[in-house]
Amino acid sequence: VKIRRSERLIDMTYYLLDHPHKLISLTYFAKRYESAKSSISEDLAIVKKTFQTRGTGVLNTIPGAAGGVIFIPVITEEAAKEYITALSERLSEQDRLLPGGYVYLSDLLGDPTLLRQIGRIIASKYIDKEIDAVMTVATKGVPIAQAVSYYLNVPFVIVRRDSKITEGSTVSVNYVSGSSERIEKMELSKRSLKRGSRVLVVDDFMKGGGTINGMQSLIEEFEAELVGVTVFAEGNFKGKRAIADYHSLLFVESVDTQTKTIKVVPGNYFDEQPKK
Ligand SMILES: O=P(O)(O)OC[C@H]1C[C@H](OP(=O)(O)OP(=O)(O)O)[C@H](O)[C@@H]1O
Repeated sequence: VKIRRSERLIDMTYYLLDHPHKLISLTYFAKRYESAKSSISEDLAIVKKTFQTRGTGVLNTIPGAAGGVIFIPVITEEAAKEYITALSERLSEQDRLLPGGYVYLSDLLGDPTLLRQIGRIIASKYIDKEIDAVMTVATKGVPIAQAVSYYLNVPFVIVRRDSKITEGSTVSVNYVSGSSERIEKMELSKRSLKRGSRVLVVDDFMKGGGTINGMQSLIEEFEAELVGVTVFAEGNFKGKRAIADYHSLLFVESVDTQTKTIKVVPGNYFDEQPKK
């Protein structure tokens, strides 16, 4: 029985959303819906246009016999700005301030809707950068790395601060953590990263930048390439950070230990050049 266009469009859209960054041939869809390629092309033109108008993402068409379509989930700049502004207001609540200028984020990092949005917003900045892997450090960076890796459709690797037999042989580096100038170690399983991999580093929070710096050193040890750094939130660190360019979605502009309140504003995500 011939499948009607309305049904094809619904199922096709679901399939595309569920397979981001995957090349899907017209033949595949023609077989799936027992329809002519010309009908499928018309269907895809409708989906492409609607995705564009609604800001769902980009549907790239690859011409030729080995061609097809690839769905790239991107969020528009204004939608991202709107979301991050709302989030900065939500974060400027009382009682998120922790000793040492850290901020309690775990409730946000456990919120699946927020993680999907954050993953999409961060991934949107790197869709043309050919990322091979997303890197973060255990523990709170992991949900962010997983969300970003989903939208970029690349693996994520977890750097650890402790040695575990289950990681096999590892590469480790020492780094200076936080303003207390403490020397810490972080390591990554040798199997995790191939030489020459292009790596995107993400984390939940950046204060002194020592942790990010440690991951930069690890990437060098693997002879891989650091493509970018994005943190969910950055603290207002007075000292000099030892790291290169980075993006932050949120910036903890000020903390008031008396009233235990914090002022959170959008980070430099929208600035053209990442903040030095
Ligand atoms: O910029 P820095 O001064 O290096 O601090 C940022 C670190 C500290 C904190 O991790 P922890 O809360 O210590 O560890 P976990 O993520 O395992 O909770 C945060 O997740 C970043 O990784």
